[in-house]
Amino acid sequence: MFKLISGKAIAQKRQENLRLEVENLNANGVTPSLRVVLVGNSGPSEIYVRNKARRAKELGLDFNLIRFDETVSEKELIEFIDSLNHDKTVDAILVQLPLPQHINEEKVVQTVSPNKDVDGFSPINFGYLWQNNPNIIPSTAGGIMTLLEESDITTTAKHVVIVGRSNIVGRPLGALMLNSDATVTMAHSKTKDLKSITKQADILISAVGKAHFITADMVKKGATVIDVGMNRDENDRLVGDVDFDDVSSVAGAMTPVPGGVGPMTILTLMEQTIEIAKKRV
Ligand SMILES: Nc1nc2c(c(=O)[nH]1)N[C@@H](CN(C=O)c1ccc(C(=O)N[C@@H](CCC(=O)O)C(=O)O)cc1)CN2
Repeated sequence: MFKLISGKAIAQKRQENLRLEVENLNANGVTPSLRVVLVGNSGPSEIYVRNKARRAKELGLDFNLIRFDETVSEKELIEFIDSLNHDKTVDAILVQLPLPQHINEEKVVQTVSPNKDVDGFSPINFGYLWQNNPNIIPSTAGGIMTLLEESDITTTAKHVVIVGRSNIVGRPLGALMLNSDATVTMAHSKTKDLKSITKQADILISAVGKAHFITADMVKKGATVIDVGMNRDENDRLVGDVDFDDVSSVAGAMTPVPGGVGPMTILTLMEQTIEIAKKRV
């Protein structure tokens, strides 16, 4: 039987528990605080940041969006992030990606203090994750693990195929899956005969950024398919990487876009902000 995995519903359910955790922290004089740094005004980033702000406000977090013009220098941005690192009222810092071309993303990400790096992108937190000793983990990857857990889809001994090797999704998800006893294959743009690999997946995850990229002939019957893509199709509709109508005829379970991985990314970000703030109690 086919199962639609609703990230929206799972995030909603878990949010209630988070609200109680925030109340508990408030009773101890702590309000978790999150600072999001946004450079420029790209349409998608504006939407993602707005969604983050809405969730944070619903939970009663101390949320602040700090905007910089597209032309900000790398030096100015780094100095500002460093000031947040030293600000005792700030628990968590997130720099919305991507950044404009003239700014070295790696340098900026490395500036965020590992203790406040709510995205889990700093080399220290990445290292902990790959040593199977995770501290703060990247939100999309963490959100996917929660989605599977909440849907009673186990990973032990499963063949997980991840298409896409970005630092934001593919690589950290590879580590999390390995840490949870899956057999992991990482596929990417240079992979040969992708279809023969994706067809072996018990759990197939696509984080490629191309509409209609995964079709039914690439999926094993009954497989779980997780769609991380956020693309616009020819009619300017928001779609994932997976051709939903086609693939739902063979998959056992699937996430939709919108309403799948996206809301879980935001929920995980809130969960981790709260976890960091707990260290102040
Ligand atoms: N610093 C970071 N930058 C980026 C990350 C990240 O984890 N940290 N990930 C992506 C974008 N992303 C998070 O910021 C993100 C993507 C999608 C959604 C979301 O809510 N999607 C909705 C649909 C939204 C829409 O209408 O377009 C859904 O899927 O239902 C939230 C966050 C890149 N940058």
